[in-house]
Amino acid sequence: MAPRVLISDKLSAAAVQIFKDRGVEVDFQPDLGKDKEKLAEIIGNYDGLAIRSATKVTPKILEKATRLKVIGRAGIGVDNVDIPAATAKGVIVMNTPFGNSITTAEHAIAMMFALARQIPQADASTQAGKWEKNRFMGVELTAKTLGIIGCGNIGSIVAERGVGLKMKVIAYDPFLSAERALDLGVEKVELDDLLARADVITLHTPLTEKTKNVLSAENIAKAKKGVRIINCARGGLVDEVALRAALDSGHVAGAAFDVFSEEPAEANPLFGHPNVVCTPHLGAATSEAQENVALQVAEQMSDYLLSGAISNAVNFPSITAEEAPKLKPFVELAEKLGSFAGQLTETDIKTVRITYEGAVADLKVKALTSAAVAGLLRPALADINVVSAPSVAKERGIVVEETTRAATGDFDSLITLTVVTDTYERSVSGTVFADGHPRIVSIKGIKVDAEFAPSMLYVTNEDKPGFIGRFASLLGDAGINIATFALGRDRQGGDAIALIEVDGAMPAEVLTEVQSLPHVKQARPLRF
Ligand SMILES: NC(=O)C1=CN([C@@H]2O[C@H](COP(=O)(O)OP(=O)(O)OC[C@H]3O[C@@H](n4cnc5c(N)ncnc54)[C@H](O)[C@@H]3O)[C@@H](O)[C@H]2O)C=CC1
Ligand SMILES: O=C(O)C(=O)COP(=O)(O)O
Repeated sequence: MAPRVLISDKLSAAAVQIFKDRGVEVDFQPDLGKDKEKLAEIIGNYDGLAIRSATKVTPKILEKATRLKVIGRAGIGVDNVDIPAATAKGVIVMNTPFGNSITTAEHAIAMMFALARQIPQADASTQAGKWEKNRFMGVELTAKTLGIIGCGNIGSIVAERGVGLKMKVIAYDPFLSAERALDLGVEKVELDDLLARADVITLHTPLTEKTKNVLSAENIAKAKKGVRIINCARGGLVDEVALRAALDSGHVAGAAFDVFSEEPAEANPLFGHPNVVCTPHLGAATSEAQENVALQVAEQMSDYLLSGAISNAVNFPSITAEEAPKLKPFVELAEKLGSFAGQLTETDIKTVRITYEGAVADLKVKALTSAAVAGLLRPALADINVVSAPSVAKERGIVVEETTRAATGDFDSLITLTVVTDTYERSVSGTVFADGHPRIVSIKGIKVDAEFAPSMLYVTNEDKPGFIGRFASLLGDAGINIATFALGRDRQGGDAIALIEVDGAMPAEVLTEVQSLPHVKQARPLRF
């Protein structure tokens, strides 16, 4: 069945076409994002949800999203998506980190000129027939100091434009390297320094717990008198009430806002002030940017839904279209090794140790570790998946250790998963043969060679003559067909294990009989 995607915001029609071309069913409902109830009602029918900023993906929506695998943000900011809730639900959240950055930077520059020359106010006055040539005295930007808070993709483009305008550009960004600052022609400063020196401040950080209210009443008070403030990043970065007071007192000379703490902004403390310029979240609104982000998000979502390739996910490592098919059999192996250990583990797991040896160590092992942990915990949590597994493990206090190393033994690639509980440590190793099928090659250090099958039996026994015969006749008498039989032992007469594939399920009473055969220590059914 073709995957189904819902577009609940105003994405360019280019996205619809891409989905159709890729064989993904698409439902284009550009105004749905505003209607939470309706969205909650129908979200259960879709594998993908493509959005902009109008759709809020809350835990309530996610609760109803029983089929959802991916949320694609045609744009940059993902603060309208509850990422921890999406992750816990196993839903990939991806964005398009560059498609609208030039456009947004240009909007910030346009806002800077609008403020410096009061263009919107002068336009309204001129068109009202007033010809107020003396009212609109502006300021020249050349040689003024532009203070950038957040010098990432968009902030850097603004910085380059600022340098081009012959401004002195300073930036506050804890993650900006000295080399990058030098490349951009920007002076890296601390926030207080920026506040004290900037004639124009422009914000370009995401909205996070750390950046929320970065321009608080206190910080606005520290800013240079006559400063102009631009926010084309996110509402919530600036205390709008404090800014209004600072505009009223004349401490701040002007403010240009594209984003507001509540959107759509029908009322806002900044509205109505003569030195304020506002636009309705238009930062990304050019045909070029909208085409870019729509195409990209549709491609990325289709790739994921159709081939498992992951790009620009904010809650999972990237997997290229080239890597995805190489990774696939190892994902299956890791998940099955996890499942094997999970089905045999009764007590609380403290640590999971996963070692990748040989060629597999060069793949995206993070994804494999997630798959192993998902398999391990699935016996207890049916709807866990590779996306949610790391956060679920963390929540449960399970330590996940990952090691990669060169091949040491007989296999090109080997994955070993060790589960540590309060009372024991159990390891299982597996590989993928040339046929692409995963196999178990060792259990607790004992060599075996078995494929994973839908219905299996795991038996540990003392290595004594007669076990195989008695076991085979017991199953034969019960009408259970043995499909494959893999044996291993640590030494002659020592500990032995058997992995048996049977046709159909293993009835409980037969299992009890197996358990009571002489020399049998443990018999457990396994399903893969
Ligand atoms: N108005 C609009 O339509 C648009 C708004 N945006 C907003 O712009 C934001 C920035 O976008 P990009 O530049 O692409 O993101 P980015 O991730 O490339 O850059 C963000 C920068 O902020 C810095 N940062 C993080 N925490 C900080 C802190 N506490 N103090 C100072 N700097 C901090 C980071 O180090 C990074 O360099 C987006 O998150 C989005 O909210 C993006 C596109 C359109
Ligand atoms: O990309 C972003 O972060 C934006 O804020 C753009 O928002 P929009 O897609 O125009 O609703």
